Amino acid sequence: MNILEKIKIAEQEGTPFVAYKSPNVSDLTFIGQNTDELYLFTDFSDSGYVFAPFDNNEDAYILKPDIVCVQKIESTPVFKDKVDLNSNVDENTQISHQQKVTAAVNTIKTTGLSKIVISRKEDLLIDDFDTIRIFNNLLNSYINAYVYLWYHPKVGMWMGATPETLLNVEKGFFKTMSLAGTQAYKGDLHPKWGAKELEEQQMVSDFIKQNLKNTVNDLCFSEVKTVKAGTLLHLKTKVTGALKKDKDLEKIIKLLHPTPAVCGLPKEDSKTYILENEGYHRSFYTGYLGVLNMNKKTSLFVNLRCFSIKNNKVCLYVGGGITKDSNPEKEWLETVAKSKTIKNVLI
Ligand SMILES: C=C(O[C@H]1C=CC=C(C(=O)O)[C@@H]1O)C(=O)O
Repeated sequence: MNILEKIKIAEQEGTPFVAYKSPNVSDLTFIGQNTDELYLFTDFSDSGYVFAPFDNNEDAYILKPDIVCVQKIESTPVFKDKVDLNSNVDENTQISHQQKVTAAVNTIKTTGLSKIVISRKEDLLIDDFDTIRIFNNLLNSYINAYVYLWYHPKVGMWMGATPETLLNVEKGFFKTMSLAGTQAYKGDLHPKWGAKELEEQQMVSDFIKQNLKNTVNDLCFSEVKTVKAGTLLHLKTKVTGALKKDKDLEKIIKLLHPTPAVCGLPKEDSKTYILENEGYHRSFYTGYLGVLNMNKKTSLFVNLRCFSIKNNKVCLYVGGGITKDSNPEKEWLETVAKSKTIKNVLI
């Protein structure tokens, strides 16, 4: 039985599972749990598939890997840019988002905060939502992303194609990244970046340096590069290093999450600002997910470009980093462009 058939059966029977594909590999992995028990994730020496929310005061879960199978898939890139950027733009949603951006810019200018990530959610009704078809679309559209489908009958179903690694650890060495700044891809992989985007991404790199320098060895930063994520471009710095001891995994995850790519700076103040002012519940968007201590590897990603599904209702989540130089209309358009990366696989 192939993995897509396993997904269909697990969904019908209501048993928890996740299927995922790491960036630029052809292995699709399925992890299934035998019972519908909902296990809380509290112990970082545990082994399984972690699904954690943005707010670490809320419950995070771990799937027990009772069934694990891996299958090679042929991903034929079939990316089609089907959604018109100007379609489905709701005026009230735009006004409300721009007001939140303006308020965040004012807060940044008058307090010690230097960056706040402001996001929003969008509900869509999809007739006869076909899990397999949409997951296949995601797999074929975003070859260099971490593509996943996660389901637990007591929590719900989530899917996404994220460009952002939170943490990879193997044999004592780790990799993370500083990813921020967005512009539309217009055929040029070496475009000019504005000062706002360069500063916004540098803030993420500085945060990683500040937080990890005393906890790890051999902390190294690559040069900043432009990377493509669907129809978007981001700025990325690769970060590598060595753990001082195995049990530092918990410490490092807690130091990194939520990074300023999805929260802000300083971390706790921006998080408080978001929880008080964003006006909706982020849930697992901007949380993290992935395998923990399986085959001596941990591979966690930040939950971006994602959506939850309940019956035929899809709820998608998008945001962007706000600094003192943010322009509210440009920030709105950035969220519209990000929502397009999701809508393109839904239709
Ligand atoms: C918060 C999101 O993106 C983050 C990752 C890359 C670029 C970002 C930006 O340009 O603002 C965000 O920091 C999102 O996609 O919802």
